[in-house]
Amino acid sequence: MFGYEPTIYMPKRLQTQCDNMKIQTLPPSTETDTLRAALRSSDVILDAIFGFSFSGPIRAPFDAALLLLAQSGLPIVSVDIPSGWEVEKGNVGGVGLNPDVLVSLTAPKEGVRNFKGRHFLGGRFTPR
Ligand SMILES: NC(=O)C1=CN([C@@H]2O[C@H](COP(=O)(O)OP(=O)(O)OC[C@H]3O[C@@H](n4cnc5c(N)ncnc54)[C@H](OP(=O)(O)O)[C@@H]3O)[C@@H](O)[C@H]2O)[C@H](O)CC1
Repeated sequence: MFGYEPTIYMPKRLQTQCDNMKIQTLPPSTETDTLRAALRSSDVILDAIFGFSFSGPIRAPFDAALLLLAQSGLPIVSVDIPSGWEVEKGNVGGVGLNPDVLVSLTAPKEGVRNFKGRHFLGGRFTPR
C-alpha cells in the first residue's frame, strides 16, 4: 500500500477492506505473541487504538498490548489522542502511550494540552 507493508492490530470495522486490500491483520486474541512478532519487523507504530471514548482503567487485552507498544522502542505516531489517555484528564495514572508525534483530528482535545512531542492538527474544515 503506497509502498508500505502495514500490519493492523485488531481492526474493529475494517476487516473486509483489509482483506480486499491484502493488508495483514492480527485478529482479536488474549495472546500477545503475534503482536510481539509484528513489532519485531516494524519501523513505526501508528497508534489509533482508542480515541475520545476511552476511559480507564484499560481492559485486557489492550493493557498488555499498550505495554508491548510502549516497550518496543519504536517511534509512535498517535491519531487524535494517545491510546490510554482520557479526553479531558490526559494520561491518568501514566498508563497511556507517550508518542513522538500526535495528529489531533479537527481540534486538539483538552487532555493533550501538555503534550510535549510534535503535534499536528488534521481534519476537514468548513470555511465561513
Ligand atoms: N465524531 C467526531 O466528531 C470526531 C471523532 N474523532 C475521533 O474518532 C473517534 C471515533 O471512534 P469511536 O469508536 O467512537 O471511539 P474510540 O476510538 O474512543 O473507541 C471506543 C472503543 O474503545 C473501547 N474502550 C473504551 N475504554 C476502554 C478501556 N478502558 N479498555 C478497553 N477498551 C476501552 C470501547 O469499548 P466498549 O466495550 O466500552 O464499547 C470502544 O470499543 C473518536 O474517539 C475520536 O477520537 C475526531 O476527534 C474527529 C471528530
